[in-house]
Amino acid sequence: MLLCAIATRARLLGRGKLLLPFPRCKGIAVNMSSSRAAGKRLRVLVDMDGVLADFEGGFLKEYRARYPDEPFVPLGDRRGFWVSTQYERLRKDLFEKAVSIWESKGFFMDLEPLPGGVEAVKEMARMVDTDVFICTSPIKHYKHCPYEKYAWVEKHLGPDFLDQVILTRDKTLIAGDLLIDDKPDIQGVEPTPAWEHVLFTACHNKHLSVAPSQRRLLSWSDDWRAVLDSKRQ
Ligand SMILES: Cc1cn([C@H]2C[C@H](O)[C@@H](COP(=O)(O)O)O2)c(=O)[nH]c1=O
Ligand SMILES: [Mg+2]
Repeated sequence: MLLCAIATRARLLGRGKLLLPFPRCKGIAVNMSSSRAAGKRLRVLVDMDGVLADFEGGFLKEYRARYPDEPFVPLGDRRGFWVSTQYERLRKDLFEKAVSIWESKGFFMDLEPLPGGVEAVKEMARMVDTDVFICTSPIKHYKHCPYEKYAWVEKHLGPDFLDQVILTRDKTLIAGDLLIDDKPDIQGVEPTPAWEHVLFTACHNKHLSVAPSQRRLLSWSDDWRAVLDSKRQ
């Protein structure tokens, strides 16, 4: 109620900021960027590994360079989200070898952008009434990964985009209208996340049949604009 009263009396400033008109609150900006507060803004959460950054391709290239004599899984034979699990099935000790690749310095930083992803996210960010966030899970071996994820965003999307980065190991806690993500089952402590999960097609999930209610984005050449428009009020 109080917030409503404040919101009605406040003057809207630019992108979701309210400047309180009360003399004692002069100059205090309140962040009202949530779609609920702003009424009609669309909030899109975009995953990084497997959606913007080529985790699978980067992994295979590094793995083959480091372990040229070991068996490997061609991208066409990838099944299941976890690379480490599939390598472990190939031979038990390959689990650790796989993990050693993404725990290495430079792995996340050097991932190539997936075709069209960076351009799509930049375009989304320019759309009216649209907020876009990069929502990505860091590995628990935190020495390089969190830093490099920020550095990747700065390099490919620009320094202003650093404000849009959300690092979380539980995406169910993040509120948004859409989550574009290549992981088929996104679970966490929140049983009913706010977002609709749009499954981004990747080598490991392309064979899966999804529930009729679940939507797929086949690539960034697919009609992502229509998916966003379908969520606008
Ligand atoms: C395939 C695979 C991935 N990981 C890690 C690497 C990333 O930090 C996350 C995935 O993040 P996303 O936000 O869901 O894209 O998981 C891993 O630890 N083991 C694996 O096999
Ligand atoms: Mg992913």
